[in-house]
Amino acid sequence: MTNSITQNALRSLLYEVVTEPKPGLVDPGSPGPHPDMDIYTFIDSSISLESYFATAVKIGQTFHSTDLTQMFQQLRQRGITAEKEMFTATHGANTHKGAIFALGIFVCAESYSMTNKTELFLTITKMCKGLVQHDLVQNNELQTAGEQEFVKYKIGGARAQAEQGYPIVREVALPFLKSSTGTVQTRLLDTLMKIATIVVDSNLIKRAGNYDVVKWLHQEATKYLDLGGYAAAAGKKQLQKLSKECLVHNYSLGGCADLLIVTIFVAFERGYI
Ligand SMILES: CC(C)(COP(=O)(O)OP(=O)(O)OC[C@H]1O[C@@H](n2cnc3c(N)ncnc32)[C@H](O[C@H]2O[C@H](COP(=O)(O)OP(=O)(O)OP(=O)(O)O)[C@@H](O)[C@H]2O)[C@@H]1O)[C@@H](O)C(=O)NCCC(=O)NCCS
Ligand SMILES: Nc1ncnc2[nH]cnc12
Repeated sequence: MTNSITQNALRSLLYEVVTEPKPGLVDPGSPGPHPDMDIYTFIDSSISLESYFATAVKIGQTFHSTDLTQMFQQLRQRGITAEKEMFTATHGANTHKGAIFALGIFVCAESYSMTNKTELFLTITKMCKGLVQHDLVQNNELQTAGEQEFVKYKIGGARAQAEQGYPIVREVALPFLKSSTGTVQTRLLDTLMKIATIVVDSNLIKRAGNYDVVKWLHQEATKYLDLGGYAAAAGKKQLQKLSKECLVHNYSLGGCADLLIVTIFVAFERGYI
């Protein structure tokens, strides 16, 4: 029987990818700026990660040392294998590399917190303490987008969010989703765009080849919410315009998608949706 935390992790991946219409992202209606993927790639990718999330739950349940960075190291070893399992399932498409990292941390931390009666986000900060220093400051091989952007723009990307305990989720996205109303589709689209008003998405910066795109996204996403979000005709129109612009410029909001995924996960765990 699959553990309920594992089930909620898989549900959050599927709820995110089926939500449409999402700018710069894959959904049932369009692969967006991702010619190497479609909705079926994401379903295959999600299913391939079930075993990884089950292991993340087990690591959280059975970890007894005081230094939680060691729990993250255990998770990371299994996460590296999960990346390979994902790439096998997707025939080489990078669907969930960032989600393997972020959602894996949330699943492991949730399992540990439930076992030890600790606070979820505080647990995450203890797991990820020193991550930017370890991965980026002390690292000389600038291979990935995140590593290159750290040097070029002094941003920590996904690692910085994790080390800070995901303030975008804790302080903004989760309270927003909790208080949102309407259909699940509307609530999730508006939460995605709420995230897009503040995130520094390293995936978007990689696609754009500059940092200025971040301000553009923040402004466009703010405009969408000011126009009433997906429940309003004007909001829908703004979203269509944003989708078209992402397609024309090959902009991906992969980081926003991953933050939505972990927000949905915590919302499932707390009964907000
Ligand atoms: C820490 C890692 C995520 C390392 O990844 P990297 O060094 O690349 O660091 P970042 O660029 O900072 O982040 C990588 C992915 O994380 C998502 N992301 C981006 N910004 C944020 C943010 N501010 N907060 C949270 N998450 C963020 C995003 O992932 C999504 O986009 C990817 C799809 O991108 P796409 O451009 O379509 O596909 P590509 O193939 O990459 O390029 P194209 O050729 O198509 O243009 C997809 O991954 C989404 O999830 C960023 O891309 C972590 O992976 C890590 O530590 N890796 C080392 C090995 C390891 O330890 N793995 C196990 C970790 S448990
Ligand atoms: N729907 C999506 N499209 C593209 N990249 C993603 N990463 C996570 N979810 C995604």
